[in-house]
Order: sequence, then structure tokens, then C-alpha cells
Amino acid sequence: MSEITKIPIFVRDYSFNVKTKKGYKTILDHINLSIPSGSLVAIIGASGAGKTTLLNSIAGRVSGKSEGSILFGNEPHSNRINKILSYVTQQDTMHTNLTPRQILRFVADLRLPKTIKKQEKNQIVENILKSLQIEHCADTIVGSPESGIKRGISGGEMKRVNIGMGLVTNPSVILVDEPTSGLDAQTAYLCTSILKDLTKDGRTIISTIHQPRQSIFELFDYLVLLSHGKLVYFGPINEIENYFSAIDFYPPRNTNLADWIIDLVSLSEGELKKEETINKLSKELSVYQKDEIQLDIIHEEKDDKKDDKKEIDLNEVDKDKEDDLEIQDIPDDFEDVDIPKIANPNFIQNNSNEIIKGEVGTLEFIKSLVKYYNDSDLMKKTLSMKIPKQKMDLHLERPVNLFRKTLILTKRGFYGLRNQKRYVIQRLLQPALLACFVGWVFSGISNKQSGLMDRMGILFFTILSQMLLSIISVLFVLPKEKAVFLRESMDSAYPTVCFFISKVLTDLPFAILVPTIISIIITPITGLQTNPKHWFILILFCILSSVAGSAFGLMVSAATRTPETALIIAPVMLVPMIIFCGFMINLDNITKALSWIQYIDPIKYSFFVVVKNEFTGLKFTCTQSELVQGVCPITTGEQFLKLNRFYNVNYWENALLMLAFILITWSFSVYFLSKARKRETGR
Ligand SMILES: Nc1ncnc2c1ncn2[C@@H]1O[C@H](COP(=O)(O)OP(=O)(O)OP(=O)(O)O)[C@@H](O)[C@H]1O
Repeated sequence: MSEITKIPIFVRDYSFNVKTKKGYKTILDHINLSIPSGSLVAIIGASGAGKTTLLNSIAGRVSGKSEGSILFGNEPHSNRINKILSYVTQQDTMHTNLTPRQILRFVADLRLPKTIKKQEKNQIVENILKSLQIEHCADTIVGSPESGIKRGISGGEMKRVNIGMGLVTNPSVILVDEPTSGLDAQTAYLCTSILKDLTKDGRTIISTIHQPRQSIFELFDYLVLLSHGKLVYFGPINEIENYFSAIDFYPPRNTNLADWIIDLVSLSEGELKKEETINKLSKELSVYQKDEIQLDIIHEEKDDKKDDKKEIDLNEVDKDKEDDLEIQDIPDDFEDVDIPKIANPNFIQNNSNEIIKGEVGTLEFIKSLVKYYNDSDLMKKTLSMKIPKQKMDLHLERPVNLFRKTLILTKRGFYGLRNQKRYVIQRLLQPALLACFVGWVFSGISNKQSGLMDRMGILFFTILSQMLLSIISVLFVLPKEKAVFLRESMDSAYPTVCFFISKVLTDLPFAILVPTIISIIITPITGLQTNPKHWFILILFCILSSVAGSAFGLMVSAATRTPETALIIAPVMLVPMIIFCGFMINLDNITKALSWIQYIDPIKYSFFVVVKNEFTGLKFTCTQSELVQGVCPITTGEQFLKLNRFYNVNYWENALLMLAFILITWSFSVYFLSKARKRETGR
């Protein structure tokens, strides 16, 4: 593998805004960072401070209005930069039916250049397994009991596999979202120390982190401390205490430093309540917005002479608005806002301090901390760090081609099935049992008049079951695979169409086997025609129905964001297809406004063919009670077909129409998956 390109990261005057109903909301406000290569950086702050947004901004995964710049060396984010950057998500999204070794090998096959030989790729994977200390569980299935896959590796091991997936390409920059969330202290320490080790050869790693223990916090080199989207501190971890002691803030003994500074830059409960009340009031008055900047404007409008005073007098705000808008009804709880005098007893503040204003936990206090940081030597140091002039050599090599990527994805799908033998058996046993039951119900079908409708019933069930079984299996399986697809799309691992083709190919054996099993069992038990030609047509159209069902399920799954929504939408679309297939209602009697549905109904196309196929060449007789005026009404299959619109059906025309349905639904699926990908990745 090529050496790591050492990449420093520069954030200059970066602001990020999102559009809300009330206009733009500032999530990050003029952030400046200079991160040397080879450093481990922690982004911390209270909930909602903007940690994830900053990480995503660096990863180029935000869609909103941004200003300023984020540079890797001297380049902004691009496809080229994306190739040396890796993002480790908070959710451990991976194929839970594979083992860690298989997962990493497939990532290596997909993402490493084709010039790297198989043996070398395997060695890379082994090195990662070793460095992440997951060799012992490398061949244990990851597992996911909630998805019906037996429990496998532990949460901490899964987290390390997740990190490992980001390491395969030997990235120069790794961005990690909350690597320790949900882990016990020991495992959290292990994961962070692994990240620390990874920086030793020059990688730059930036991680958001939630309430790290002191021992974990000390592993980091730099701290980015955010409060309400503003930068309160960026500098070495070991300078934090000196920095804050210069303004008379000292962490009490044996205090967790990370917790202490997060508390220091968080709004107190009273202030949050005040914010909440302003929010409520602003809704009532439709004028004010809760954010600090707007409060400033209100304040400045109110009293120009008090320019320097940052304190916000809520009662005055209230009075002003009442006057301006002639609104008398102020929410009751607005009057009752009780703001504690000492926001947090953990902080002993020296009142002689002229630089920092307001009490801990107030907006005024946070604003003066931000101002203090902006005027500090740390900020000067950040801004003085020189952005390199030369373009970096990123040692990028040609990736594997799309055909090969599709093959690798298909192989990965089959490996997953191989690891889930029980699932495969269940999927094949289910149609077999169903066919046995239905065969039993309709066994020994007669050639009397009563046998006409029984035959239609069996054929309707046979076609419908193909569709339903395929749809249900896809609706349950695709959402999990879609999550992995979206994760891998973030890394530009392969195009949507490769994923889609591999999905269709992996599902193909079931699409062929399930209909074959059903028709092989049902035909002899019930007494349907069993000569090879009839059997071939029946199985062919069962397979087409099964593929059409799977294509339909894929489309619905791809178009919806959650499996729950897919399960609501699929039946709504399916029921008209069942009604208009020609079994439930005579198609000549359908109201004109709805009769078009039959032309896009795959169940109808298959059902018409299998009916014609079955009835052609059959002879029927009558019992005494079935005679009409002494005559047996239907004596041949052809007669029945002519009476019920089935006679003129052309097998091959219907097969082509089925194929057209399948191709169109596949195209829609690719379109919806691409849309989901764009929504998620912005690309
Ligand atoms: N697309 C968006 N639209 C509206 N508000 C947003 C959007 N993205 C983020 N925010 C808001 O921006 C703020 C920062 O969000 P972000 O997720 O970055 O916070 P965080 O520090 O990572 O929080 P947590 O620790 O709770 O995950 C939050 O108040 C959030 O509600």
C-alpha cells in the first residue's frame, strides 16, 4: 500500500445555515480551525452545539447555505479528496449476515485499486483485524437478533468493525461520529486508543465525542469546543486548564475536565427556560426568533445607548412587543421565568474579572467567552498557520471497473445467504408448505362443471402467491441492505446501478426456485394438466410473476424511507392489481375510469396465460344436477375460454408485457435509490 499523505485541515470563517420556516438558522458561526496532520481531534459541546454539523461539513456531507472555506491541504472537498477521506458513522451499519473478515475483504475488493493483488488485500484486512483487536471474532457472524439473524459479536467489536471498514483504503483523514457511544468505559478507551495509534503515521482523525472519561479525553491532541454553533476553544488539550485559569476558572479537583468545560459553556436550565419562553412568545407574536443574534437585534433596537450592554431584559422585550403590536395577551408562564442567580455552583467566578461578563450559564457569559477566544493568542496561532501552496500528491490509483464491482456485490450477497442457511431453508420451505396445503384443499379436482371454478381458483392462487411471497421477502430485506448501500454511497464505493443489479441477481435463485417448487407440488396433487408443454408454460409464468413481484417490492422499498411506510403503501397498490386481474370481476364490467389498471397489471397478464394454458385441450362433463335443460353447458376448455375472454390470449405477447412491467419497475427502483442516495450524500 502507498504511504499516507499527510493532510492538514483548515477551516476558515466557516458558517453554516439551514433554511427553516422562519428563515435561515445559523448552526455554525464563523469557525476557524487549523488542524495539523497526524492529530487526534475531539469535537465536544452540549447537545445541539453543532458537533455533528461541523463533522459533516468537513466531510462535505451537508446541504445548506455555507460561507467560508474548509480546505484539505489547499484543496476544498471534491471527489479526489473523498478518495482519501473516510467517514465512520455513529450507527454500525454493515451486513449483519457476514463475518468481520468477510465484511472487510469485500470492502477491500470493492474499494482498493485493481493493481493490488488478492493476497495483498487479504494481508491488509488481517492487519486491520489485528490492529483493531478483533482477530478472535473475525469469523463469527456479526449477527442481529432483531432481524432474525442469530446474535454474534459484541457491540464494542461491532464498533471496531465499523472503524475497520473506514480503514481499508488507508485514508489520510478519518472523521468519526461518536465512536464511543453505547460502549462500556473499557471498550470506549480501547476504541479511542486505537484511533490514537492510527494517527501515528500521519493520519488526521477528527471525532465528535460525548461525555468522554478523563482517561479517554487525554488521548486527544486537540479540542474543538462548541457552544450554540460558536467556537469557544480550539487548541491543544493540555492547554485547556491554563487557558481558562487565565480568566479565573479552575476545574475543581478530581473533576472530569471534559464534563467541566461542557458545563461551563452550556446554558443553564433557567436560561434554556428563558429561551424556550422566548420561543413560545415569538410564536404568539410571530416576530421574534429564539436565537441569540435576533435577541441582540431586539435589544439594540430597544436601547441604542446601551450598545455594550449584552444583558437581555425579558420584561422589556415583552413590553416593547406589546406596544408595537398591540397584543395584550402574553403567555402566563412568561412572567414566571425564574432564572437562578448562580447558574451552576461548580463554577466559582471571580467578580473582579473584567473580560468575562455575565454569570455562568447565561448567553452573555457564553458570548464573552467567544469574544475572549477570538481575541486570544490561540486564535492568532490558528490563523497564522500557513495553508500550503502546492497541490498534494494523493497517490490515487484506478479503482476496479463497474462490471467487477457488480460481481463483487453479487458475491457478497451470496456469501450472506450462505451464512444464513436457516433463512434460506425457511424461504424454500414456506412455499412448499403453502403448496402442500393448497394442493390438499383442491386435491382431486374434477372434470365436472364445478371443477371449472376450482381450476380457476388454483391458478389464481398459484400466480398470486408468487407475487406476494416475492414482495414480502423484498420489503423485509431491502431496507437493511439499503442502509448499507447508503453508507457505502457516502464513500462513493460503487454506483447505484451496480448495487441494484447485484440485488436482482442475488434474488434470482429464489425467483426461480420458489415458483418451481409451488407448481411442481400443486400440479400433480390437484390434477392440473401435467404434460411438459403445459408444465413449462405454467412454471415460466410463475417465474415471471415472481420476478415481477420482487421488482414491485424493490420499487416500493426504494421509494419509501422506512419499511413501515413500504408496508402501508405496497398493499394499497397491490389490491387494485388483484381486483383487476380477471378472476374477481369480469373485465368488461369495469367502469371506464378504472379500466386502464388492467393494462399495467402483471397478475392479469400471467393469470390469463395460465388459464388458457390449463383449459386448452380439456374435456368437461356434467352431473345430473348441472345439466341446463338437459344440456351440459360447457364440454370443452376452449368453450370456457371463449365465454370468459381468455381465448385470444397470446402467450408470448403477455410474456413481453410482463418483461416490460419488470423493466419499467426496475428502472423506477434505480431512480428512487439514486434519489435516496442524493438525499443522503448530496451526490
Ligand atoms: N437540517 C437542519 N434543519 C434544522 N435544524 C438543524 C438541521 N441540522 C441541524 N440542526 C440544528 O442545529 C443544531 C446542531 O445540530 P447537531 O446535530 O450538529 O448538534 P450536536 O452537537 O451534534 O448534537 P447532539 O450531541 O445532540 O447530537 C441543533 O439545534 C439541530 O436541531
